[in-house]
Amino acid sequence: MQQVAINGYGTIGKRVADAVRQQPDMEVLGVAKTRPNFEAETAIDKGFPLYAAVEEREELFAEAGLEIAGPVEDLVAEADVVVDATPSGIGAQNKALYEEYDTPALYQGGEDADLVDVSFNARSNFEDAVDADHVRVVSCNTTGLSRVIAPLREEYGVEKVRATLVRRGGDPGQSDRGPINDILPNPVTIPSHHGPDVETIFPDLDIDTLGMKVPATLMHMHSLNVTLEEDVDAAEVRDLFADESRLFLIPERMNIDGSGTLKEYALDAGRPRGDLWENCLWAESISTEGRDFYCFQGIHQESDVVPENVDAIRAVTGAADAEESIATTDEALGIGL
Ligand SMILES: NC(=O)C1=CN([C@@H]2O[C@H](COP(=O)(O)OP(=O)(O)OC[C@H]3O[C@@H](n4cnc5c(N)ncnc54)[C@H](OP(=O)(O)O)[C@@H]3O)[C@@H](O)[C@H]2O)C=CC1
Ligand SMILES: O=C(OP(=O)(O)O)[C@H](O)COP(=O)(O)O
Repeated sequence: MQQVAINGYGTIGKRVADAVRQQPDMEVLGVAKTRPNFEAETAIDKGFPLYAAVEEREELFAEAGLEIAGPVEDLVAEADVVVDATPSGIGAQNKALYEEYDTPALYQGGEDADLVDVSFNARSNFEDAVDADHVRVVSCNTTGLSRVIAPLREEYGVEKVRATLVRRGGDPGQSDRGPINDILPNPVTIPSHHGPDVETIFPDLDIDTLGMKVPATLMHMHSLNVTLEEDVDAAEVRDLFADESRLFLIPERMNIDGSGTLKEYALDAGRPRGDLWENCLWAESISTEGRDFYCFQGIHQESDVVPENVDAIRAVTGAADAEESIATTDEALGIGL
């Protein structure tokens, strides 16, 4: 059993903790937070040992009636691997801690690529992360793009990717984010940071990305155009994607017209927190024109990186190869709508 520490128990960290607990070959050793709040209370309720991320604030937990198992240093020292899911930039500050205890660490997409040995997407470059000490699970958007590009590259070859990303303004709990009533070119410079980020997974890829932010919280939406190296029929691409467990092709018959109905479907299907771990591609949007492929896909920013973190744990610990790990993760979580 791999003993996994989760440092940073917010949107991503709490989901990774639940997903790790569901795996047959790993356990949550504990989770670390800086302060007591509703997430600290639910961590305790779920039976996750709670560690203090900042020593001087440890007494705040006691004042709130929450038992602390120890300082984060103890957690990192005992873990086989640590998943850092702290806010952007904090992971970089924590790197020295993980090095001090010689504990392999996973970081999230908010960290810079040059912090780590390898940027990771399970479907695309699992092997690069085997036995690495510092691995970054790329952002929700980069994960979503990589999952589509990998099979297209393997099957047809990719000449050029052009993607427009309509990004949600903030997560549902982020009341301080926006815009409230606007459509922002964001980042206004082109390409957006997503293209270079996808190139950390596929170094030789030609990709341009444009980003926007809109007053929505549920999901991102991608409009994709990929120029392939050969003429392709749309039905063939649909068949290719149907074999990819982390691509959900939304059937026309379901009458799912956007992020709202997708989330409603996830909740009806009994998904925890209404999470959609898969890219959600509208099957009718999958079109081709000669060598050009087009589609729309919804990306659930809070959850698509969760199975990727689980696979990255197996990669850095050398516990399984890509195919075995992805299959185990998918089965344990119930991935494949
Ligand atoms: N949300 C998203 O859509 C996605 C986020 N990411 C990336 O994942 C990472 C985490 O993002 P997200 O989960 O959204 O962030 P959140 O703010 O939701 O969660 C991070 C948590 O870390 C805790 N924290 C803050 N400082 C420390 C510290 N020094 N040590 C330990 N814990 C700390 C905070 O809780 P507290 O202070 O209460 O302990 C906070 O709840 C970022 O790199 C982000 O870019 C990637 C894909 C999608
Ligand atoms: O990594 C993400 O988005 P991004 O790839 O658009 O930067 C996550 O959805 C977090 O995005 P944020 O940087 O808008 O918080």
